[in-house]
Amino acid sequence: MSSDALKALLQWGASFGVIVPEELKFLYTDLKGIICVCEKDIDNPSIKIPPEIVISRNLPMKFFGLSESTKNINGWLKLFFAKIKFDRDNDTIVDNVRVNDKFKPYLDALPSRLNSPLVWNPSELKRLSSTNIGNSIHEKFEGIFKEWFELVSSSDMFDLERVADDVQTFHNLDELTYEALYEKILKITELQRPTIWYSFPAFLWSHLIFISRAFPEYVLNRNCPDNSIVLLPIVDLLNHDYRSKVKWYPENGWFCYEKIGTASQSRELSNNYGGKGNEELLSGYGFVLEDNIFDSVALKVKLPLDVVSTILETEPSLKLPLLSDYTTYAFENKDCVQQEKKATRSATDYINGVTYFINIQNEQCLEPLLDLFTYLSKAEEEDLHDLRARLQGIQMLRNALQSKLNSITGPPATDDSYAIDPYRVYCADVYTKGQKQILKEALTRLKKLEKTMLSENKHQLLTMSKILKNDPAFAETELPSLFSNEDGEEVIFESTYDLLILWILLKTKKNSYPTKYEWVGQRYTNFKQTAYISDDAKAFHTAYFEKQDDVDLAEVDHAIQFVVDNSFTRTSSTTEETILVRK
Ligand SMILES: C[S@@+](CC[C@H](N)C(=O)[O-])C[C@H]1O[C@@H](n2cnc3c(N)ncnc32)[C@H](O)[C@@H]1O
Repeated sequence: MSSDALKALLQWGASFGVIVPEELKFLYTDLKGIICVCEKDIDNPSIKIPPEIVISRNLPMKFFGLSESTKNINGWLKLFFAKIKFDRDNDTIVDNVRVNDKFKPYLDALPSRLNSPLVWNPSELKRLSSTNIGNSIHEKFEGIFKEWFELVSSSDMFDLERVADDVQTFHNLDELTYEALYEKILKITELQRPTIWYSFPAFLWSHLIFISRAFPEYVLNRNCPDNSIVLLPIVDLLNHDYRSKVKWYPENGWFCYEKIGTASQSRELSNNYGGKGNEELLSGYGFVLEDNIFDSVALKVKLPLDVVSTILETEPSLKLPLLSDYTTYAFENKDCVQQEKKATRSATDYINGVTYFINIQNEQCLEPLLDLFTYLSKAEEEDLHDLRARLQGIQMLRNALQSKLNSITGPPATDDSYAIDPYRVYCADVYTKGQKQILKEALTRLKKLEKTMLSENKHQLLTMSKILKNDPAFAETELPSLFSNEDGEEVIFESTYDLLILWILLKTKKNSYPTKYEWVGQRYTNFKQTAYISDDAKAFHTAYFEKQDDVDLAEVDHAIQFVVDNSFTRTSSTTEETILVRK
């Protein structure tokens, strides 16, 4: 994109009557592409676009002869847009107008380089390999490819022989290396050199243009199909700033953008693409914001579908969000629409997992996650408010967040197979750093919450160190008696879990619970166990009671089940501590 193309675009806009206040100047910059700057202070500046230059579904509907009921009109619009960009041999005529000529100044002024990771080269993409974006790129790519294939195979207007290579790539996608895919497809998209307008590289380019600059049609037309999108030349030159207060409204068929308040001299006039984190900004728009208060980490929790069904039926207070509950793109894919329209949700809506977003600015964002992990940790007779289940839930969530944090590794050792664009490295670094920061902050909050709960409920908690302090007989005589044959060899317990089980077994056998811990004995006597003897019980019995005949396997199993149901295990980087909880 050059300054000349920008000048031509603005003249073209003016010829259609586009209204831009004279205080606004559009400039070409290396870092942000085109930007709009105010030359003087201006109150409530607005930009207005006439209907003649809106690129909407009307064009592909007329050109391809589609009806209102045609599926995926947004897909046809992307295909149409690829045609007016890449079909150099034939005009695209709608209502006797050569649409390719009409929109040429707009097409020429579109960015010459798109920075969505969907077209990063293999060395660049490695910078994202351990992140959500890196992990989901294949799936996203497959989705776009499938959309293209369904469109081009739905009509005999497309000669599939001419795009046979792309069709073959689509069918063999899982077998291809990323390097091969880059060479076959992405490079062509990146360099904007497709030779056939309905090839996949052409469609992918069009898709990237739409996800980085489309607007929802409903602003102009309340009766449009759900998620219908349009391109709005010139308004789409405004960059994103989440602080910018703006409104979009229709006026006699025109699209109007207005900044609310004063736009100051020498400052950039921005649009507001919505509260998006860096993951969404980078995936869709190819940029990141360093100080993004909307930055978030998406945590996908995969649950067996029968568990989801039970939650939907019996735990209405648990929030199971779908991606469509969060997405703020101008358009979403059709699966999201279907999910959104359903009055009630079913387990199959969660086939890809339940996605939660963690955002540091939102104090409450961990609560729905914590409720879910408490639910997953609770025993059948417990409810979501039980202290033990809650503490175990915190632990489980901490472990999940910690392992997500650990999985985000640093940048790979230098890889010079492909030239690396420093701007893309910068984007990858800001995004990755933000993900780690959010996870660390969430872990700190959970630790703090756990500490508060432990201190507020300490009278209900029984740790091994309390037992050793208040029940000296256990450590001095009862426990050593178990190992009397072992010639004074020191026995080391790696966790307090085994010790607690042994304590309960010995105290019950010898009927020697200290008065203050008699509640454990009572609960233990009333505790019902299942008939099945676990492998854990067998291993435990072999380890401690092989040479003793006064504690049998069923007793060991009973004690293990009791401890599992009545304790939670605190894990730190160096230790694991099992703590009994009085219910
Ligand atoms: C709707 S267009 C805005 C106009 C664009 N600058 C151009 O040259 O055409 C969206 C694209 O602008 C860029 N962009 C928007 N906001 C930005 C920001 N705050 N920082 C950096 N780049 C931004 C990104 O490349 C994004 O994909």
